[in-house]
Amino acid sequence: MIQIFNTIEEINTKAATLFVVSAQKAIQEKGKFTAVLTGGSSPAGLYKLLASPDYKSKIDWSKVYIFWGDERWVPLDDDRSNAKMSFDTLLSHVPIPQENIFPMYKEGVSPGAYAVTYEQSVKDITGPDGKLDLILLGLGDDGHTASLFPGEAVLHEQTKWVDAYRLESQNMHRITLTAPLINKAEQIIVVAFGEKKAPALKEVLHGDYNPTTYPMQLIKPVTGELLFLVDKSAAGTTN
Ligand SMILES: O=C(O)[C@H](O)[C@@H](O)[C@H](O)[C@H](O)COP(=O)(O)O
Repeated sequence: MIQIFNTIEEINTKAATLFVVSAQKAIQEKGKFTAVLTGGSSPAGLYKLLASPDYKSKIDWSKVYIFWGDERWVPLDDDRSNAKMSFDTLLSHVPIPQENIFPMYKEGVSPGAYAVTYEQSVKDITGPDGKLDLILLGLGDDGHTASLFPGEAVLHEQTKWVDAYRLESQNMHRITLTAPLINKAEQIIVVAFGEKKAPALKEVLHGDYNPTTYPMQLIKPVTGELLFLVDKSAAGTTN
């Protein structure tokens, strides 16, 4: 499903409200809430809103567990780090126990080895079914999501829940949740705004099924809900 908004602020308000509702429901039903944060630049405003008093006060952060959808394999203090962005805008501003936060990077470990460790961390928290409560995703201008980039072998991964590989186009290693794990989620929210997203979003939603070129098309929750929160520019309806 897609919801089109006039402004980024409206998108962030909707996404923050859905995050709070999902957290309250999961904590009430299971005593915990497992959330996956996305990187990139789009979610920064959402994370700052969640860290504001009106929203953060509505969540029992002691029962929240945070994972990432993907990461650039760079140190946690590197400005390219998705974890750094998330801490700077959200996680350093809410009372969440550090042991409940699972950065997708570890110094002195290979990305491939850490992918195995990370998968076990997900299993330890979610249980063997790997069902995460809420996954936030962004949409790359080229149609990628998380670190599921066009033409990469990881798009065809059906067994691993977490994988790592060298993304030659960016001269760096990436570590990412795979589509099979993402699609187990209860709720998946994609936040995308700006006219640069319009060509990819149009293909993802209305084009032929071509996930090798548009990896976002791999995201089809098995039992959960997929919601695109976009602005008119991204939806191509600015007229
Ligand atoms: O590591 C990353 O870059 C992100 O996880 C990536 O998947 C992001 O969500 C998209 O590239 C959109 O990025 P923007 O929000 O910056 O457009």
